[in-house]
Amino acid sequence: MLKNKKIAFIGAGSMAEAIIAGLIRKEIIFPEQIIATNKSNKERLQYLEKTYGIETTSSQVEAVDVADIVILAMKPKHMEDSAVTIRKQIHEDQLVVSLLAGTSSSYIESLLEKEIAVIRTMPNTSAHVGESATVISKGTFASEEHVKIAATLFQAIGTVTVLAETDMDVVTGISGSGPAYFYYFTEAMEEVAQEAGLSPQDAKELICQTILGVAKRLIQTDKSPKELYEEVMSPGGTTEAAFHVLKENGVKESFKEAIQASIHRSSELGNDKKSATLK
Ligand SMILES: NC(=O)C1=CN([C@@H]2O[C@H](COP(=O)(O)OP(=O)(O)OC[C@H]3O[C@@H](n4cnc5c(N)ncnc54)[C@H](OP(=O)(O)O)[C@@H]3O)[C@@H](O)[C@H]2O)C=CC1
Ligand SMILES: O=C(O)[C@@H]1CCC=N1
Repeated sequence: MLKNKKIAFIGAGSMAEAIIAGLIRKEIIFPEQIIATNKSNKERLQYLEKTYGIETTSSQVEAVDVADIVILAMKPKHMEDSAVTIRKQIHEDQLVVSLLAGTSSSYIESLLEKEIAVIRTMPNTSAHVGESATVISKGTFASEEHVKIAATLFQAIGTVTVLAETDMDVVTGISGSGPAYFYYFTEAMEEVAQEAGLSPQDAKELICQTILGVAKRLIQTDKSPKELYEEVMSPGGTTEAAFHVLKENGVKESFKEAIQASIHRSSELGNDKKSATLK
C-alpha cells in the first residue's frame, strides 16, 4: 500500500522523530521514502539524516513537491505560517495527515485552500517506545482508503483507533495528554520514595514495574478499576490509610477537573481557529 510512496514531514521535532523511527524500525517505509523539513534548525535535520538515513531539506516547498503524503508535525500555532508557504505546491492527489492538537481537518482544508484529503490524528509520546494510543479521524475529502493508509502508518508506533472527529477533543484530554498525568504521579511517588531513603534506581524500578503491572492487569481482567483498588485494600490497612487522604483532599475530583481542562483547551484551540477563518 505504501510501496513507492514518499512521505514529507513538515516539522521535525519529537513526534515526527518517534513516527520516523517507528516506520523505519517496523520496515513499513524505507528511509529513502522519507523527507523531513523544519523551520530553521539545521543541526536537527543533520541529526535525523545521520540517525535514520532519511532525506532532509530546508525547503518546505521542495518537501511537499516530492511527497505523496504530507505529515503536518509543527506546533498548532505554526500551521498558518507553514500553510502560506506550502499551499501553492500542495495538490488534491496528496494526502495530508495532521498531528496538530485542537486543529480541525476543515480548518486545515480552508488554510490550504483545497478540497484535499485530510486525516486528523492524535498520537501520544509513548510513540517513542512503539506504544502510542493513536486516534485517527477523517476529514471531508478523505476516503476509507486514506484511513487505511494512515492506520498503517500509525500502527508503526502503537495501536490505532478510528473515531469521528467530534471525539478528538476528549481523546486529546484522555490519551493525548494522558502520559503526562502518569508521569506526574510517578514524580510524586519517586519524591516520597527517595525522601524515605530508597535509592533513585530502586524507586524507579519499583514504580515502573507497578505501572506496567497495573496496565497489564487492566487489559487482562474484566474487573472494574474500583474492584481492583478495593482488592489492594485490607480493612484498617495501608492502602485504606492512603485512600483516606486522597478522598479528604478531593484528589479524584481535581484530577477529573484537570482532564476536563485539557479537553476544554483542545476545543478552545479549535474555536480560536474557527473564528480566525471567519475574519
Ligand atoms: N508532544 C505531544 O505529546 C503531542 C504532540 N502532538 C502534536 O504534534 C505536533 C508536534 O509536536 P512536537 O513534536 O512535540 O513539537 P516539537 O516542538 O518537538 O517540534 C515542532 C517542529 O515544528 C517545526 N516548525 C516550527 N515552525 C514551523 C513552521 N512555520 N513551518 C514548519 N515547521 C515548523 C520546528 O522546527 P524548528 O526546530 O526549526 O523551529 C520543529 O521541527 C504538535 O502539533 C502537537 O500538537 C500530538 C500528540 C501528542
Ligand atoms: O499539550 C499539547 O497541546 C499536546 C497535545 C496532546 C499532548 N500534547
